[in-house]
Amino acid sequence: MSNIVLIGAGQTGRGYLNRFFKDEKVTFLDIDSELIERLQQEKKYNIFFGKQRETLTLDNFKAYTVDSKQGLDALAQADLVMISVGQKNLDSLVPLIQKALAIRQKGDVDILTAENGVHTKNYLIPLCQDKRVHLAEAIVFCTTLKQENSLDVFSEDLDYLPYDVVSLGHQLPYKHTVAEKNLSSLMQRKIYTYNCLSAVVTYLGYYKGYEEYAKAANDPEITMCTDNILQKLNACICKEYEIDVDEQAKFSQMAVAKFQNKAIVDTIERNARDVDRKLGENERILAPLCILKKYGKQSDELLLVAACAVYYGQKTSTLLKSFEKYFEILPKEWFTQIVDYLKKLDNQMTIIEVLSV
Ligand SMILES: NC(=O)c1ccc[n+]([C@@H]2O[C@H](COP(=O)([O-])OP(=O)(O)OC[C@H]3O[C@@H](n4cnc5c(N)ncnc54)[C@H](O)[C@@H]3O)[C@@H](O)[C@H]2O)c1
Ligand SMILES: O=P(O)(O)OC[C@@H](O)[C@@H](O)[C@H](O)[C@H](O)CO
Repeated sequence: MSNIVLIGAGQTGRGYLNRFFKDEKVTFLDIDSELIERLQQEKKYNIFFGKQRETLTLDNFKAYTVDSKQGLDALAQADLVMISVGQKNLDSLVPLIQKALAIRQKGDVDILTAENGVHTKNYLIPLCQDKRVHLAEAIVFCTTLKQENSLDVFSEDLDYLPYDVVSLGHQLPYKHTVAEKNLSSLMQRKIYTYNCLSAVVTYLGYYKGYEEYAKAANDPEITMCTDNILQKLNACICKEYEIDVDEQAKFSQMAVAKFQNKAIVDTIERNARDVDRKLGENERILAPLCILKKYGKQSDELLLVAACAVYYGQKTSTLLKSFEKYFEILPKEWFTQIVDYLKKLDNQMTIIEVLSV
């Protein structure tokens, strides 16, 4: 049995990662003391409980707050640490893990991030000063959703955990973990396809007043936008990542089907969180725009998504800088178009009207 430490006992940590380690000794560490107390008291929780898959009860864990003595000891004893706390929280974990390494009396330890983001392991690079550390990234395709006032987590029926075997330096022994030789390319393709589509549904959906994600994903104006974006973007992604056309079409279709699936009761709010991060240069809106530009294409619909993301950020006061700063890497005329769209959004024009004028 391995000692597994999962940092982040949220939707992904609890509802996704733990399924791969159900026969191992798992310790959850989280900053949320109420969540930890509840995990300690209830000692188990369920995942799935949809029609698609039988409920899985997980009771294989201990749980401690991330700054506790027990947490530090668990980290010092870990064979594998998986981290899913949100990209923006990664660097805050460096001192804690370094402290655990300082008291560690064992050999090598694998540390994997399981976050949405390109090059997320870079936030943890200082850990590699300790030669026992093998640092790599894993990709989370599975949607997991917390349930009101419960430890249970709804999950898609998907057991697939690709990880960067090259950075890690060896294969993981756990079932359904998949050694990926070109993880960076797969991660980019995932963020620029799955999460790009998610941004289309989310920010256009927010503008149209939706709260339920699947309803927005089935809205005719929004599906028209996703279709038009994919038509151009898929071709450019195939060139950029040297991917077969059919493979990319299948990949994007899986994302569309998942997002339109009404059995997955996701929210616009969950998908819209951290708009400042999502407007980043390596993220789901700007990076696809830059890939389109590189291959001589342009997408009015994706520029509108950028405008809607700003609209969301302004309405929720969650932009962390003035909006023009986000778009400095785009051609001037594209930025002008975004500004023009924003004015039209402020005038409450429909998506069709905004795009047709
Ligand atoms: N939920 C999904 O469907 C899904 C799918 C794919 C990828 N992801 C990615 O997984 C990551 C986690 O997302 P999530 O949905 O599980 O979020 P979440 O908010 O449900 O869980 C994150 C957990 O991390 C904890 N945390 C935050 N900072 C911490 C710290 N410094 N130390 C310890 N714990 C800390 C929070 O208290 C929370 O319990 C994100 O990068 C997200 O993009 C999520
Ligand atoms: O988790 P975020 O905030 O990076 O993005 C929200 C959604 O796009 C994301 O969670 C997807 O649902 C997930 O990546 C599955 O494809």
